[in-house]
Parts: sequence; C-alpha cells; structure tokens
Amino acid sequence: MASREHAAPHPAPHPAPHPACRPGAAPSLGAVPRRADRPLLEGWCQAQARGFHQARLQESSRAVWLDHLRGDGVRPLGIWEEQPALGAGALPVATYSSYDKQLHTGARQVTARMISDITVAPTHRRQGLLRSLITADLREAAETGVPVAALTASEGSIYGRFGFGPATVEQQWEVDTSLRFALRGAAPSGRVVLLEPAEAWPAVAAVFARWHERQRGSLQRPRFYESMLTGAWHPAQDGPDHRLRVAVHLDAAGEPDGHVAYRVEGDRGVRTADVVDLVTLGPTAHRALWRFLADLDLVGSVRWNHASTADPLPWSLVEPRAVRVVGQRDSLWVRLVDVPAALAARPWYAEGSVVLEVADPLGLASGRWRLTASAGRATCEPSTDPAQVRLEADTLGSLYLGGTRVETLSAAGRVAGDPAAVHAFATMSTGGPVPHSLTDF
Ligand SMILES: CC(=O)SCCNC(=O)CCNC(=O)[C@H](O)C(C)(C)COP(=O)(O)OP(=O)(O)OC[C@H]1O[C@@H](n2cnc3c(N)ncnc32)[C@H](O)[C@@H]1OP(=O)(O)O
Repeated sequence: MASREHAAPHPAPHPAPHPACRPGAAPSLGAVPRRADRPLLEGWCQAQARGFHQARLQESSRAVWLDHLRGDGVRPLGIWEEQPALGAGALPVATYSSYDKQLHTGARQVTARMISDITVAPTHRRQGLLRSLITADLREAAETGVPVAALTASEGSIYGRFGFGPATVEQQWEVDTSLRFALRGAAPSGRVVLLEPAEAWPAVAAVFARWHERQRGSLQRPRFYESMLTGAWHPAQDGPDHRLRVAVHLDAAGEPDGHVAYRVEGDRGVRTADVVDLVTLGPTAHRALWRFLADLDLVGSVRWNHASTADPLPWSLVEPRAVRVVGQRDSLWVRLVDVPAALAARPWYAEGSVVLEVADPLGLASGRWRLTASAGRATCEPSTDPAQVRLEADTLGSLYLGGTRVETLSAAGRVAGDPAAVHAFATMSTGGPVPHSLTDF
C-alpha cells in the first residue's frame, strides 16, 4: 500500500520516493533522467498509460515522451508502493507531471504551471494521492513565483476543489462540404501548398508561434506537437501517422499565414476529413484553408474538434447551417496561484476599484484583495477594507481569461456581494477577444 503520509487527508508535501531512490532523494525523477532513472521512467510511462486505459506504450511513444520530458523540463512525479506484493512494484500507483510554459492573458504572457498525466491506480483511488501530488506542486509553484496553473480535465468534477475553473471552451463541428458549402464574397487570395508534414513543420511551427503571440488564452505547445504534426507519431496508434496531410497558406508576399493538418478517414464512398490542427493568422488564410478543405474530392464533410466560439466560419458562408455544432466542452482550466501578479498581468476594460474576497481551500489565493484598474491595467494588493465582492478560487480561475462574464457567474450564485461593487467588477472585467487555446496536454 502507498505510504500512509500520502493517503492522509492533508499529506506531506512530497510523495514517497521509490525504494530504489537514495534515502532522502527528491521524489521527482528529475527534468533530465539519469541512466539510473530509466527503469523508474519505464514504469511511470506504463502506469500513466494504464491509468488512461490505453494500451501498453511501445518504443515510439516512450521516445516521444522522453523527448517531451527533456525538451520541456517536465517534472514527472510518481508514488510507488513501499511494500509491493507479487512483484507489482515496477509501476507507480500514481503518476503526475508538470512543467512551465507561457500563457497569453490578453495583455501579455505569464508563466503557467501546466499540469498533466495524472493517474491513480484503481486499487489506490480516493485515498488522497491526487490531492497530495497537486497540492505539493501548486505550493512549489507559489514558492517559485509561478502566477497561474493550467490543465485540461478528463472530468469536469475533479479540479474545482483545487481552485481550477474552466476558462476557455471549444466547439466540435461537423461541416457539410458538399454543394451546400459556398463562401460569401470573392474567392480567397493567396496560395495553398500541400506539403509532406515534416517539410511543412517549420511553417506550421512559425504560424502557431505568431498566433500564440496574439491569441488570448493560448498556451505554448509542448514538444510532442512536433512529433504529432510531422506525422512521426500518432498518439492513438503508438507509431507513425501515415494518413496525416498538411496544407499551408501563403500570403501575397509568400509568407505562411495559416495551416491545416488533417486526415481523410474512410477508404471508399463519401469520406470525412478530420482536422487535426487548424491555425490561421487572418481572414484570408481562414477562408482559403476552409475552401481548400471543402474542395477535397471524395470528401463530403469535415470534422473539427477545437473550434473557437468566435470562429468566423459560419459568418463566411452563404448557408451558415453547413456548420453543425455537435458538441461544446471546456478546454483550458485555470487556477490563480499568485493573485496580485496574475490579476496585474491581464487586461482590464474600465476604471474602478473593488475589494475582492477570495476563498481558496488550498489557501494560495485566499484573502482580501484591493483591485484597482486604470488605463487597461490593474494593481492588486492585500487589503483590510471590508470585502465588496466574494468568490471562490475556481470562479476566479474561470473569470481570468475573460471567457466567462462576471454577470453569468453572479447569476449562478458564484459571485456575491454589494451589487454596485459586483457591477463595477463586471465592467472592469468585460471586454477584449474571446480566449481560445489550441494546446492539448
Ligand atoms: C490534468 C489531468 O491529468 S486530467 C486526468 C485525470 N485522470 C484521469 O481521469 C484518469 C482516471 N482517474 C484517476 O486516475 C483518478 O480517479 C483521479 C486521478 C481522477 C483521482 O485520483 P484520487 O487519488 O482517487 O483522488 P483523491 O483521492 O486525491 O481525491 C481528491 C478529491 O477529489 C475527489 N475526486 C477524485 N476523483 C474524482 C472524480 N473522478 N470525480 C469527482 N471527484 C473526484 C475525491 O472525492 C476527493 O474529494 P474530497 O477531498 O473533496 O473529498
């Protein structure tokens, strides 16, 4: 069984080191694995796959994961049983990883602790292992000055208690690209080139980097995106992605300003193009790449699972109903780790001053904070003045990128206080582009 200290409701800050680790060694396997760490990492990878009900990882996925580990400075954590029975000890009973990347708040980039790979073995669930891992990591983030944390969630009911709130949403689309698909206005200009995915990668990476620099809610991508978008690795197949195709749009000057990566599924009849990645830097590339997708012979529909709610495609079409929204779900979950630093780093849209009282079960964001906005920026500092607006840490996370309005969360009973102050907070908060993330991790 796992170490008692990690099964306790308020566990010690570090998970137990594997017995193979030196006594007192840090529980992290290290950002760059040493040779001696390889057996632990192998077990860690397999436990993580087991936790998500995937097949045992083969060499291809292990290599991609190790490259991600080294290239992104990932800190993989695991909890191993102290006295495993029947030789069950190679795989940890819990896995967890995190690393730091830049998040675009709408005003600038801030460092975000990106949390991923959380699994707990079915034999050890609900004993506090997730809690011990995430609590320790968030405390470490606070100590090292990381202002926010982010994750994508397997289930919506897990992370609110840890101060995370859904901050961006994405839509799942099925687009009818038969004769119903007609763009309004003139044919899009520029040129679309079809490249082998590996050839296209420099353009694909450059387009995403420029998009990230301007897109509120965007997170830098981890290294495994290169493996995925060059066709070197298909996560579900644990090997090369032989079906992946990439088209790049060039602007009038011949510079890449958009790309689409897609697979055409089905071998006969009317097929469907599954879009894997679609990033455009402006309306011309957006229209041109959708025109390209719609013109694929033998293809009658296009699926795109990461559309922004502000995506202009329906508005570009003669028949907007060619775009069918078949689903919508939360994408990025955000948690404020350092309230003053995080709130000062996002844009504000009206002058004003309010005292927020944040309740945070982990204590990191708790307190009374005077938020004063002026000329698009804000200062935030601890305050002893009476609280005017009260909310919980996960609600603040949902509000952080501006994708959810204060009024909506107030109507949901999650933002309380003096109505005039709630209104002032709403006015200060509301504005700017819809946040969107195209980074899955
Ligand atoms: C960022 C990511 O990696 S998302 C991926 C998350 N992983 C998965 O979905 C894989 C399958 N699931 C699992 O491996 C596990 O069930 C986990 C990781 C979700 C939970 O791990 P556990 O160690 O069982 O969680 P732990 O015991 O620490 O629970 C902490 C709290 O969360 C609650 N909780 C845990 N899992 C869930 C859940 N799936 N739904 C709702 N509440 C949950 C617990 O009830 C507990 O609540 P409380 O402290 O308020 O009483």
